[in-house]
Amino acid sequence: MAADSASLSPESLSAVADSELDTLFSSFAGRPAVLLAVSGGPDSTALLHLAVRWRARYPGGPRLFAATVDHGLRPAAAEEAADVARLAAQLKVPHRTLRWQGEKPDRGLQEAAREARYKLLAAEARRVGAPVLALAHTRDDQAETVLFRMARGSGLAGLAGMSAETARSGLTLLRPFLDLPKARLVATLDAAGIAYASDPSNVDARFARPRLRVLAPALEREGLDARGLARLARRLARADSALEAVTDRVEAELVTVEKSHAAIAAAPFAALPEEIALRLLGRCVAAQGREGPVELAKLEVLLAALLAALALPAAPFRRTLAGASVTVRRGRVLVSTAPPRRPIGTIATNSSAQKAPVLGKTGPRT
Ligand SMILES: Nc1ncnc2c1ncn2[C@@H]1O[C@H](COP(=O)(O)OP(=O)(O)OP(=O)(O)O)[C@@H](O)[C@H]1O
Repeated sequence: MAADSASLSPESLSAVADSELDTLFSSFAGRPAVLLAVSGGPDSTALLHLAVRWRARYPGGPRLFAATVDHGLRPAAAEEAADVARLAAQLKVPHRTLRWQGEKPDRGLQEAAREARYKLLAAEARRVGAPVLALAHTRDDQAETVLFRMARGSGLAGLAGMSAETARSGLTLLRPFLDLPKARLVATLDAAGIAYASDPSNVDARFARPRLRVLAPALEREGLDARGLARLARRLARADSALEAVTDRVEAELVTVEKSHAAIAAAPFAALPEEIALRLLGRCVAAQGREGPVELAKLEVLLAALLAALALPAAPFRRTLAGASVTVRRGRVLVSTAPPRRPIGTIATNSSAQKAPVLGKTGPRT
């Protein structure tokens, strides 16, 4: 959230002290190399500055690299990337500017830019031999993510927000500032006399996140502040991981994966707490359907229909969802790959279903 909407408590205004660095960067320790994603905005400029300050205390610490993505969407972006390059050179951190060359869609531009940015950064991490990519999301970003997902009707996994550490296609994403207010990063840069850019898309009312950001001061006055929302995310993340662990066990007990399908023992499945049954069914549908994340609301409808059918003796049942077919046969729920829905020659689009709320291990949290 923008600095002007952040809380004005003394905690949120103080610069980050050296004594805080070990805790902040504990996830960097023991890594051979870290690529810092630096846009040139305040948060990631502070990531560069503070990571270097932390690293200076540990001669054998990870090698630091930095990269900036120029999406080619704003004329000022090239100059901002050059500013980051200059700062990185001063700090003796090898830096590269990566350019998004691909097609720029009219719709879903932010999403496409984010996807392209991640791919470019992941490739750069591989190039420099860094198994870790560090992002500068703050507590304010976490709060905004929770609000954004609430508005989209996300389930528990989505409301748990971003993780401080995520594994993604062979790369570890670290977010060392997830508990830190943005205003403290701004105060840190001001205290160190380091300039930073401000991104106009952060206030562009065409995008949902900036619109939510405008609401932040009013929500804060009602007690719905970044600290509280981030705390909620942490608590929900804890509950979500407990539920995932229980689902792991139940899956091991009730699911058999056979050549053409996954089979779930129907009677114990029907007796499960609904949330666990939902997660288990979601995992089977995602694994057999292979269409990516399963939309939570559709999964809920499927589960309700399935439980209703299981309550009746020998009721026929066949439904499809996300490329998986679900049937009931001889006391087992069978989940298999559904025959293709579209006639040959039809091009599958990246449908909105993929952007709707999804559940736990069935795909990325939204
Ligand atoms: N142009 C860029 N070049 C390098 N890193 C970037 C760039 N833009 C964003 N980042 C990195 O990603 C972090 C999050 O940025 P921001 O909040 O603007 O993106 P977002 O699209 O909202 O993020 P997310 O992809 O997690 O939703 C930044 O703190 C920074 O570390």
